[in-house]
This record gives sequence, C-alpha cells and structure tokens, in this order.
Amino acid sequence: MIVGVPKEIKNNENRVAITPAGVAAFVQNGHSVRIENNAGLGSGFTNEDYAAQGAQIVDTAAEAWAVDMVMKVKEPLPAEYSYFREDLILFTYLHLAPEPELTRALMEKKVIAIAYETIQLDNGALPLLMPMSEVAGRMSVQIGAQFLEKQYGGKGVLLGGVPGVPKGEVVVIGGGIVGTNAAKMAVGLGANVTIIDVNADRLRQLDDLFQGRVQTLISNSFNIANAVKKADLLIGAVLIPGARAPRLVTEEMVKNMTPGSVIVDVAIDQGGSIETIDRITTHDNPTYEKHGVIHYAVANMPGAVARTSTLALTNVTVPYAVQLANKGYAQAIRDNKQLAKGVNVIDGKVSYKAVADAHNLPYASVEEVLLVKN
Ligand SMILES: NC(=O)C1=CN([C@@H]2O[C@H](COP(=O)(O)OP(=O)(O)OC[C@H]3O[C@@H](n4cnc5c(N)ncnc54)[C@H](O)[C@@H]3O)[C@@H](O)[C@H]2O)C=CC1
Ligand SMILES: CC(=O)C(=O)O
Repeated sequence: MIVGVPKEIKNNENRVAITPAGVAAFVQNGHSVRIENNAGLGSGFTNEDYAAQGAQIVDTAAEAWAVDMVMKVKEPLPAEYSYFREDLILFTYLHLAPEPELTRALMEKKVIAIAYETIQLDNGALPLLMPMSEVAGRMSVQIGAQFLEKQYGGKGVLLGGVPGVPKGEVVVIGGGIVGTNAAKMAVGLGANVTIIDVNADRLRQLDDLFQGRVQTLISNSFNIANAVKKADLLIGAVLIPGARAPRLVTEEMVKNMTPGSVIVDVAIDQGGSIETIDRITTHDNPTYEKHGVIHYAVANMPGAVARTSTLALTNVTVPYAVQLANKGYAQAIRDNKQLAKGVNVIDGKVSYKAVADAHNLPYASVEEVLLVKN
C-alpha cells in the first residue's frame, strides 16, 4: 500500500501525522510512504530524516493525497476536499458532529473515513484521543493562567494565590482525560479546584486520585451555575464520544461570572460546551470577550506544542495504521472491533450513530456496509 502524509494546513498546526520511526514501521512491513515537502518541520523532523527511513518526499499536497491511505492530524479543510475520491482511506481526527459540510463531502466522494477520536477500547477508553487530551488538559491551565494576567485582559488573579490571599478558583466541567490533566496542573499550581462530571463513579475515582485535594460535584444545572459563578478559570472538558458536545453552561451563567474571568473550552472540537462560545478561535487570535469574560476556543491546542504532541500522537496511531495497510481496510476492520468503531463514513453512508444523529442522516453499521460492499 502507498501511504501519504500531507502537510497540515490549519492555522498554526505544526503537528505531522508520522515521524521517521513511523516511516520505518511501514517500510519494514513492505509499504511505501510519500511525505509532502517539509511536512515535519514544525515538529522538528526534516525531509532528510524521513528519506533516511525510506520515505519519498513529494513537492505538492496533490501527490501526497494521490495514495491508498492518507494519514493526517486535523480534519480536512475545504481546500482539501477536492482530493477526496472513492475508496481513499482517510485516517485522522475528524470531529464530524459539528461539521455537516465535511460529512457530506466524505459521503459524496465515498471516502473510507476513519476517525482517531472514535476508536474505542472495550472499557470505553479512546486510545487515539487520549494523548492529545492529556496535552490539551495540561495546556488549558497554563493558557488560562496567562489570560488571567492583567495585560492579557484578565482580572489579575494568580491561580495559586500567596499566603494571606485567596487562591484562584478553577472549575473543570468533565472529569475525563482533559479534566483530570487540567486538575493535576491546577492543583500543582495551588489553586482551589472543582471537578464536575455526570458519572458518579468517575467522581469517586477522582476523589481517590486527588486524595481530597479537589472538590467533586455531580453534573446538573444547579451545581454548574453555582460553580461557574465563582470561577476565575472555567475549563470545558465534556465529551459524549462522536456526538456534538452538550451545551452545559448557559449565557446567563456566563453573565454571572466576574469580569476578567477566563473560559477555556477544550470541547470546542466537538462543537463546544458553553453557550457564549459561538466561534472557533485560532492560535493567531485565540480569544474574544463577551459579558466581560475572556473566551478561548482553539480547536487544535496541541498544535502549539507540536514536538511533544506529534510524538505522543504517532505512538498510538501508527500501530492501527499499519494494521490497515497490512490487511486492507475491510479485513482490518473485521478483525479489530476497536478500529471498526473509528469508521465514521464508508461507501457514502454514515457508520457512526452519534454523527448520523447530529446531522439527521440515516445510520448504517460498518458491518452492514461491508457485507453489501464486498
Ligand atoms: N481543543 C483541543 O485542541 C482538544 C480538544 N479535545 C477535546 O476535549 C474533549 C474532552 O476529551 P476527553 O477528556 O478525552 O474525553 P473523556 O471521554 O475522557 O472525558 C469526558 C468526560 O465528560 C463527562 N461528561 C459527559 N457528559 C457530561 C455532562 N453532561 N456533565 C459533566 N460531565 C460530562 C464524561 O463522564 C467524561 O468523564 C473532547 O471533545 C476532545 O475531543 C481533546 C484534545 C485537544
Ligand atoms: C483532538 C484534536 O482534535 C486535536 O488534538 O487537535
């Protein structure tokens, strides 16, 4: 199989879908890899590093897309839709629930679209989302701390406080991977931390993990309203796999926050969990202000720490990609239930229920589609 790796084109997206070690893994398994010129530079990998492992460096995105399987980091942008074609395997983050146009384009061109973020283990874990959630969770607190500084428009609160002065209040909604990593950083800085989750068992685990150093609260609108009101830094970290994020924080709740507070909605890639977040922001222009509160809604946070993120991401994606290349997509999906959960669009049909529901489209299970197709 020929595997292609285009250069990422999203704003300040410095990650790349493969490292030289990944090229070596494909080549050892008898495959060829085409990498777009300088695709790895943002993560510290040169053309020569890739070529030394047997990759072919190509000058244009078109050449990197003219392959059997494309590996990317972020969802394709409209400028890339023209590269879609029937039976192309696309392996990347897709986040289709808030992306009707991309969903339609993948369906129309009958791309086999496999989303990193919905590959799921039997215990419910999302192994290809996890490393980027670890990164974004940790970043959310350092970003929030920065925007709380006066020169960035914040209220001038130091999250850890100092002796004799109240600590900052950090409220995290969603106690999964992002939420836990955010809480670790916030506790480390000495802030008062509240974690809100809908899953009482998860709250028990967090209470154990943090040994009573965080306040846990069950998720309901009463608890959320009270917690949001006192938050200096509010972090949105909820997820229902594949689905549009639930809007848990209303505009009224945001109006009750004190001016200069900061919201970092990490869940923006699934459409966002805060009512006043009405746009995706970029690393170039990461915030806007509404009701006196700073809103941060960057959908590719890990792109800013690309060296760490590329290594962490490719550690987990490449083994699945090698399975797809070795067996072909149909056999790989049949053999691996976890990988099958990643298939969001196949043969023009939506094969992930939450995505079909988000767009009011018919759903067809991947097994059904494969039976008819082959
Ligand atoms: N903006 C960015 O650059 C990045 C965004 N993300 C996104 O962050 C979000 C969170 O990801 P993970 O932590 O990995 O997910 P996760 O599945 O580990 O955690 C989500 C948590 O949300 C909780 N939850 C669900 N509904 C809830 C409700 N109504 N109230 C309170 N809690 C609720 C779940 O019980 C779970 O504990 C996802 O949308 C993910 O794609 C991840 C990495 C980078
Ligand atoms: C998860 C995701 O979309 C990202 O890392 O950019």
